[in-house]
Parts: sequence; C-alpha cells; structure tokens
Amino acid sequence: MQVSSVGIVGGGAWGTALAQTLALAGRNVVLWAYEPDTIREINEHHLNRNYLPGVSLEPGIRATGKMADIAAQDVVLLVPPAQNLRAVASELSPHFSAGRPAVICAKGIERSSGKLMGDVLAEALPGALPAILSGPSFAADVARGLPAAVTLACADEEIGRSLAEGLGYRNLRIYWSSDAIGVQLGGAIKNVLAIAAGIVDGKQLGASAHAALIARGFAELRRLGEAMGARSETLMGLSGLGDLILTCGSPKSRNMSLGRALGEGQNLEAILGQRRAVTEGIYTAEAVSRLASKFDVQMPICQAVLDIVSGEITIDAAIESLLTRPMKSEI
Ligand SMILES: NC(=O)c1ccc[n+]([C@@H]2O[C@H](COP(=O)([O-])OP(=O)(O)OC[C@H]3O[C@@H](n4cnc5c(N)ncnc54)[C@H](O)[C@@H]3O)[C@@H](O)[C@H]2O)c1
Ligand SMILES: O=P(O)(O)OC[C@H](O)CO
Repeated sequence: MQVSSVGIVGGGAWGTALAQTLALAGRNVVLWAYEPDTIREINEHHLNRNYLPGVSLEPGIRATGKMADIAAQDVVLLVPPAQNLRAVASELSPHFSAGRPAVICAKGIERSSGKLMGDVLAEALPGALPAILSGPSFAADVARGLPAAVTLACADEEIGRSLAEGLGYRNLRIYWSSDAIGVQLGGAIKNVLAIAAGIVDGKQLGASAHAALIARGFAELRRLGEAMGARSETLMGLSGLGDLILTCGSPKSRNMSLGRALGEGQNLEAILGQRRAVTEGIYTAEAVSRLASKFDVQMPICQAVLDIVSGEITIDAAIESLLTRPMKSEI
C-alpha cells in the first residue's frame, strides 16, 4: 500500500507527535483539530503549545477543521480521546470511501457501552478497514525523535504489514500483529493500572509494592485477555506489558501522575480542573469493571481504581481491602 499522505484526526499531544514523525518521514500530513485556536496556531506558527509544548512542528503539516480534508488522504489515523472516537468517526463517515484503512490510535474502552475501540469504529465508520496502533510511546518523546517501538494490529496481516511499513520510521518502529483484541486491551487497561501505580507512589508504599502492583495488574490483564480471545504473546509484548511498564513507571504519564496526586491526598476534581490533557484510565475503569463482570474474571486492582475515582471508597480502604484478600494461587 502506497502511503504518501496521511490524515490525522486529533490535534492533541499524540496526534501532533504522529503528524511530526510522519512529516519528517516525508509524508504529506493533514491534521484535524477540535479547537479553532489549535488549527490556527499550527498553520500560522507551527506550534501546538496547549498539547505539545516546546516542539517546533514541520511547516508542511497542515491543520484543518474539515473532515473532508482528512478523508482525502491515503490513510487516516484516529487519535481522539477514546470517549470521543464515536463522535469523530461519525463526523468523518459521510466523507470516507469504503475499504480504506482507518488506524485507531486512542487507548481506551467506551464507557457508555463497554465496547472496544474497533467495535465502536465498526458502528460509526462501517466501511473502514480497521487497524489499531498502540504501544509504549510518550508523545513528547516521539515528537522529539527519540526511539520508540509500537504494535499495529490488523485482522488482515498483509494489510497490517503494509500499514506498518508505510507509517513506520527509523525511530518509530512499528511491529505488526493480527491480534486486534490483545492490542486494544493492553492499551486500555494499562491506563487504569497506571492510576493504581501512581497511588502506590503517592502513598509512598515502596518499590516492592510498586513491582507487585505491576505484576498483579498484568495478571488481571492476562485473565481478561484470555477470556476475550487475546493471544498471550500480544499481552506480553509492546502493547501489553511494554506499555504497562512505561505508564506505571513514569510520572510523565498522565494516568500515573493523576494516581500519584490522588495518593498524595489531592482531590480528583481539583486535579482534573488543572489539566487540559485526557486521563483515559478514569473513564476506562468503569468499562473494564463491566467487562470483568461480563466475562466473569477477577480484576480487584482495576475495580479498586474505579471505586476510588467514583468516590465509592477511600484510598486507605481500597488498600486495606486489597491487602486482606485471602491468600491464593498465583495464577
Ligand atoms: N499523549 C501520549 O503520549 C499518547 C501516546 C499514545 C497514545 N495516546 C492516546 O491518544 C489519545 C489522544 O490523547 P492525546 O494525548 O493526544 O490527547 P491530549 O490529552 O493531548 O488532548 C486532548 C485532545 O482531546 C481533544 N478533544 C477535546 N474534546 C473533544 C471532543 N469533544 N471531540 C474530539 N476531540 C476532543 C482535544 O482537542 C485534544 O486533541 C488517547 O486515547 C491517548 O491514550 C496518547
Ligand atoms: O500519559 P498517558 O498515561 O496517557 O500515557 C501515554 C501513552 O499511552 C504511553 O504509552
């Protein structure tokens, strides 16, 4: 597949970082942004200070508010917050020709329906050939050209391969996979677990507790993944364990830093009031809880995150409840 032009929906940190990478790789890039101010700033000053401060954007990146401009490109990347995917894909739909690829780059599960992003896309943009791009990648790192490696999943492996080759770049290595469920679950659930890891940090529970949280959190991802048909090598790979380690381990993560602030005693509304950026784990926690019930799997850490962010339980009570669970086999 020839990828000489790319349309990107979402002018936040990640959409802008991908635009920068693809422009540096020689692609024509058109970037749809939600706010008129963001469109103006990218076109007039080659900056996106609200979402990706400190990065001078390639002058060839053209920002737009028109979905028709996006649909005209060879490949479309969908990079909105997960809870907005349905709305932006529906807006794109009248302009989009059937059979063309649409690569979902959002990490989350729809809160209102419990659906994975690929299922939301199938309803909102039914003619698209869906793929998922996910893996350990901070926008600020990728936009500065630091090396990163991610996974692109597509049910048709040949198309996945050509998309990975068409979108990849020296410092953004893209591995392909046909396991769309595994790639989506890893990217969504790591955000919930990163809030928990941040709480452990903010509460100063120590490095041993932090490691235990990652390992037991991964056990929850693996359990749900197995129940939903994900492959274990996907869950162990870049989009699963790889992204879990990155996001739980760095306060550069919005999810981890939110958890840390909660653990330090700050109030959720006050933290969210100070940020423009999306913290996906808050919204995905509810959807994960629904999936855990539906597939009858135990996910006590994810459930504790939901109970904390929905105000059902205090952090101290959640920690007490996790630590007093009966001893059990490790599986
Ligand atoms: N930032 C990263 O490092 C990174 C890396 C990989 C994946 N992602 C994923 O990419 C997705 C987008 O995150 P981000 O970091 O680019 O966003 P961001 O937090 O930088 O910005 C929020 C975005 O939401 C948009 N927005 C707000 N209201 C909207 C609406 N009603 N409809 C459509 N868009 C709206 C804003 O215009 C902005 O583009 C998320 O799912 C995130 O998990 C982010
Ligand atoms: O800042 P976060 O927590 O949204 O994480 C960003 C990326 O998903 C890391 O891979």
